Amino acid sequence: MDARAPKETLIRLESVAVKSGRRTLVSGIDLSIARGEIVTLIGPNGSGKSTTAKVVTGVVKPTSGTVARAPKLNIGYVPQKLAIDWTLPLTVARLMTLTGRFSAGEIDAALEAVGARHLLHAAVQELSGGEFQRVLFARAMIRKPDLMVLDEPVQGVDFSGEVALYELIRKIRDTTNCGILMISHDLHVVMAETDTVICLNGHVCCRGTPETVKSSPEYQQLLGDRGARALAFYHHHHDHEHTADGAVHVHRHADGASHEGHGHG
Ligand SMILES: Nc1ncnc2c1ncn2[C@@H]1O[C@H](COP(=O)(O)OP(=O)(O)OP(=O)(O)O)[C@@H](O)[C@H]1O
Repeated sequence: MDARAPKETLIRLESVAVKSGRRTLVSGIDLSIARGEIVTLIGPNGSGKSTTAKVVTGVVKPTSGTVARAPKLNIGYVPQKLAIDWTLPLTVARLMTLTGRFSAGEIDAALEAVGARHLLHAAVQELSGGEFQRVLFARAMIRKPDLMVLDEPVQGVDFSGEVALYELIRKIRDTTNCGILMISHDLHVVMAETDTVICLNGHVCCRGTPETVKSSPEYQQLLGDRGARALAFYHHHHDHEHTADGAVHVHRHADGASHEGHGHG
């Protein structure tokens, strides 16, 4: 395939607004996702990320504006919460077939693609947060979607697990050439794996490559503090020194506290 050829647009939202009663949940949403593109929605709580994702999946109908989908667009959705009865025993194999009939080979291949084949007979209740998310990805991938919509795909996962999951999302894109729309709070990790960031605040606040969004005044005003804190993680400001003899000298602050400055939390 010619890499310079324009990529097929999978979905395009134009001037989309969603209202509930007299309340406007989102308005003026323009966005498109092309095959092979990773688009990430960021924004504060209640800024309309899930509502926008639901318009893309078709669960929520816009009050105004248009949604154009490629013909026969097949969307795989990984929800923020899964309605599972956690008191009943459920294996991964069973979870994979709850909403569709798939062969053992198809299930194996989908789990293999997310590095979770060894979990086939594991109890869903006993999976770690990262393992559970991988299984949910496999469950969406088994239908060979053109577009995957991932609502907060790294929730309940620790930092190194987050990095691994975002790498996996990119790998899924690279191997299947699907489009991906995801919602994230973790700008610092998601940055490297995303093509386009759309920052929402009831409307599109700013958009672009991760680098342009990060430096835009709108983003800095909306999420700047949080973004800056997240970046501090990378700069890894230790408040201590390692001396040549291996000792650690902790710098005391004026308030008397010592801070590790790893940026957790
Ligand atoms: N079905 C609904 N009816 C009325 N209001 C709703 C409905 N769904 C969401 N809202 C409201 O719409 C706004 C946007 O919600 P949405 O869930 O899209 O935000 P979000 O950015 O995904 O938030 P979060 O980061 O907290 O998940 C919120 O104020 C929410 O309370």
